[in-house]
Amino acid sequence: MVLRETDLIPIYQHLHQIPEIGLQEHETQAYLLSIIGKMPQDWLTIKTIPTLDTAILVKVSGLKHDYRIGYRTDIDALPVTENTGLPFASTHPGVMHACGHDIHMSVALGILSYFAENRPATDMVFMFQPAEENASGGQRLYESGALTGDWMPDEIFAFHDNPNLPTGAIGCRMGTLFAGTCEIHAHLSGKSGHAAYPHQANDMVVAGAALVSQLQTIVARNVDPIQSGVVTLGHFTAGTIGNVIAGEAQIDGTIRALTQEMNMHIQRRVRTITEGIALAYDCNIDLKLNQGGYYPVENNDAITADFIKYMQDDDDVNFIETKPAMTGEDFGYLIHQIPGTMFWLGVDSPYSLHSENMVPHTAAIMSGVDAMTGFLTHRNALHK
Ligand SMILES: CC(=O)N[C@@H](CCC[C@H](N)C(=O)O)C(=O)O
Repeated sequence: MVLRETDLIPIYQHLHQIPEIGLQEHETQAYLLSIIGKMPQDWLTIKTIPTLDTAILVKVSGLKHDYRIGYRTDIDALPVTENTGLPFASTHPGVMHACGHDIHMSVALGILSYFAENRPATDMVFMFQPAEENASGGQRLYESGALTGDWMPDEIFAFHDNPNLPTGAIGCRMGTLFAGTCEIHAHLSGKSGHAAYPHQANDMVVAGAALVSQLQTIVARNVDPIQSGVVTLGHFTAGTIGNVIAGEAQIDGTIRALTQEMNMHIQRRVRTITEGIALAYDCNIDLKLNQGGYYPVENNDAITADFIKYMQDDDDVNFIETKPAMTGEDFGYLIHQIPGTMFWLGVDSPYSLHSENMVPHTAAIMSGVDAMTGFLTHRNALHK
């Protein structure tokens, strides 16, 4: 049975209720397998990966086997406590599909169910990929070796939901769609002591505050204003109580840049400034910069031109040309290995991605399924 709105909305609601952090998506995987298992299996092959044990790959054997089209969805959620008040809110305390990967999975199931009933002209590989948010799932999937041989796509597609676009709209652009990211983790160690004797201690609140301030000069002073970059430090903890000088601090953040060169440039400045602060404040700073394959998502020219033309020509699609975004995606790793296109699907929410209030409009699910079923059929036909 091809999954349509009356099937996909309850599936979406169930997935929304069982969000799991990256690499722990066991309940999600079991549920996805139960849905995929009910599709006709005549030309489907399902594969799991021992070294990435929450992932699922599904190959759709087409009428011909000399070309393979890849379609990827991410399946993980975020450590966010849901505050939507939805009747189908998260049942997993402190975890929420606040980035809409439940929408991504529902659309992927809808598309897969279509091709399970309607044999495509060429082979297809559907990837249900863990750990987009925090643990380099795209890179792990590629490096697991599971995509080698007749599982390796020749081209690849994925989307991310977008609260700023009208429900069901498809957004895309030539070139870079998403920034490359790099996580910053800095642990500062000095000497704790009594608040009344600062000269006998080495205060990590002060050193940490200086580090935060100095890192914030990078974009203002070291990034070509014609280009762009972001340094956000979203986490800073230090100390325990007001009258004890803190001997430890932890600062975590993220770098964003639209080119890998700029990302590397900002990483170098973070390193140099951190070394300077350690020297100036006579402390130890253990700095870890972790890019983890979150490269800029650079859309392939030929495939993306075809994607945009198809969507513009389809009267049922509201196509919007979008600007590059500073959000990151581990699809950046996959698209560096396999040419393809990433795009946005509008879900029109007043709350941003990662907000505890984010509620995507579920009408977007069928818009995504229909647009991509049509487009993938078109791409298949180019290779028959
Ligand atoms: C779509 C989205 O929100 N993706 C995440 C990717 C995070 C990458 C990495 N963990 C980092 O924080 O740099 C995003 O925050 O953009």
